[in-house]
Amino acid sequence: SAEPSAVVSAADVLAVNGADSHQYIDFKGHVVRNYDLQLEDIPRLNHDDPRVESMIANEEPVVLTNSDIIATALKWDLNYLRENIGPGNFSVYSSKTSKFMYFDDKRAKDWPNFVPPTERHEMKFEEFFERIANFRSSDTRIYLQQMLNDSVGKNIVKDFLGFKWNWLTAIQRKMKWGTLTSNLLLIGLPGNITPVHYDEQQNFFCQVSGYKRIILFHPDQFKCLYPFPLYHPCDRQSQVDFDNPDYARFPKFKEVKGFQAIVGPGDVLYLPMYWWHHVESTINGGITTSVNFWYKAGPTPSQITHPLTAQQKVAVMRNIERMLGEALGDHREIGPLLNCMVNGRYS
Ligand SMILES: C[C@@H](CC(=O)O)C(=O)C(=O)O
Ligand SMILES: [Zn+2]
Repeated sequence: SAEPSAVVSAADVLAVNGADSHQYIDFKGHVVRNYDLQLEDIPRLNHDDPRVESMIANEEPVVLTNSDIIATALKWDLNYLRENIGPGNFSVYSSKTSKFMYFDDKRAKDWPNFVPPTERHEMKFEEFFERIANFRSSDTRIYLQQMLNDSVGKNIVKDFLGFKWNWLTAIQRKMKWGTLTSNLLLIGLPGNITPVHYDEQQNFFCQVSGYKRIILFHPDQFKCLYPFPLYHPCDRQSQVDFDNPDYARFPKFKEVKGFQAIVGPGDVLYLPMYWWHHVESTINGGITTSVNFWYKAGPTPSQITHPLTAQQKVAVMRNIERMLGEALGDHREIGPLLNCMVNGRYS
């Protein structure tokens, strides 16, 4: 993490975050939370740098600068969106804290003492606009997260069609990725956090306005990040609270090694499938708007070579948990059976 001397004044933070007990640092001019983590910088390359394609082919994260992949969206400020985004409903999450951890509400019913970390509200953009415009640090935080669909206005469609689809489609084909499944529009408050998790899709994460600090971990850090069980509503999310790590339960978190990047307007982060990421809107960067591009993985290669990659091992672990849940008929029996298999035999 950055030098303690870079700790910013509490006044800066209180102005945005209210009574907030976390320490913040100034990281390259961006005020972000101070975590006790070993983080290296993610490379930043011009989008037409010849090294970019080989990094994507090797599933290495890289920030593409001056990419103009989503140049037509750089005018998407709240007023423009309010005028053009259309009459549809938007999913807006609310949280009592700064954290917006994703959870699968279809699974919540199978976990009796599960407490949903956020609430989802459907609202018109106008209402979201008013809430953001009048937000006070004592209010419940909100985060718009909506898949772009055909209910958007014609100017947004025009902007969307203006994305650099020839570049995107060429990469999708070269990397043998699957279909583009969705584009998520994200509009958040300074200080909003999406806690660390991994996704099973390739992702071009495009920053439109404001700044986000993204902390990433290689899939081989799985043993340090202790994801919830597969059948838990927070499958793929880490159980470790970065602001208050429980080292007794999660001792290997002390060894975790990661990377970080700041993305600002026009930056595109290639976020490889299975890479863990923690995303936070900087305290001093204003409202953040992002658009992501999620692509399904390509077909499993016909020839599997050994040793397996970390990504393949995560996929194997997921298949074992999924299969055991089906075979046992009750996800609560998975832990005891795996412990019986491993304790004193493989550990
Ligand atoms: C939603 C996003 C995080 C954020 O921007 O808050 C993310 O996790 C992703 O694009 O995979
Ligand atoms: Zn994600």
